[in-house]
Amino acid sequence: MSVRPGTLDLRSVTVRTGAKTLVDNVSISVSEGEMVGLLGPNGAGKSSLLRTIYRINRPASGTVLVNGEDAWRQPTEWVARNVGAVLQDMPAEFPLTVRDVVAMGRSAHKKLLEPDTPHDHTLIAAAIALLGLAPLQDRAFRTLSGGERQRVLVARALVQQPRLLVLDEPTNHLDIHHQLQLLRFMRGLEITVVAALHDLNLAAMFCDRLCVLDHGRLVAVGTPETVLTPELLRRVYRIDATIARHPETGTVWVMPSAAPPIGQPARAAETAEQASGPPL
Ligand SMILES: Nc1ncnc2c1ncn2[C@@H]1O[C@H](COP(=O)(O)OP(=O)(O)OP(=O)(O)O)[C@@H](O)[C@H]1O
Repeated sequence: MSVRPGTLDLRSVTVRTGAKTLVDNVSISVSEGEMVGLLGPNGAGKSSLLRTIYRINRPASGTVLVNGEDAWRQPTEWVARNVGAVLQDMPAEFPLTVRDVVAMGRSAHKKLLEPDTPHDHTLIAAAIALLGLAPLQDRAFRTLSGGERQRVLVARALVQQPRLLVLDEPTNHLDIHHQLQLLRFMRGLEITVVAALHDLNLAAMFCDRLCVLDHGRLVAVGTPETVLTPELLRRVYRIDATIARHPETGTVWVMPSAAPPIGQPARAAETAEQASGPPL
């Protein structure tokens, strides 16, 4: 189910809501077939940026170019055909079967109520098989576990045959087996992927490049080796960490220190405990 991968060019993108700036003058260029991890602490602006690429949050200024076209000047169907997404707030209460939800991904390529073609059926069956959903395909979507739902939404995005896939914490709800399986799978797809990730080690293992947001600003871009430094982790995530290498893959491996960084108690409760002694 491969298509020619797309490119993504974010040029000075700023996103605001009211007086609050969620994304501040961010520029990132993603090449065809690249897998880019979007990192940053809670509230850094990752989801807001992904929602701007997928035409949900209109940028206050700047441009989102997908395959060289200004996504915000294209019809919504154009975006649906070119950009696939698994975002945080996908509705979970579809009164539909797993297969129906996956098939919805084909709607971007069809007219309203147009029946599925043999080509559609082939793509749907392939995505169901790839995501290991065959035993679940007749189940009601709303009865699935969080991780199972996540895999269905990924399958739905894939049958869209997008050239660019944006994923907001795609490994959310997945156990470690399925996290690895999904990221390996994304890596093997011949499309461009931009994924917000919280697991730094999985990001380092699977992404070509990492972009780090902090308070809406892009503070680092580069290979995992150049980005995941003790200095950046301390500054952005407020942790002390040792950087090692994965013995098998050779990719960088972040080992956070259990102790809070100097001058930064991990939790207010710990400070209180230190002051008054342990509770009886
Ligand atoms: N509609 C909104 N109105 C007001 N503030 C918002 C709105 N949407 C997002 N924000 C705020 O913007 C900031 C960035 O949010 P965003 O969801 O983009 O961060 P994130 O990096 O994806 O965080 P997380 O890792 O916690 O998912 C946060 O402070 C959030 O509270």
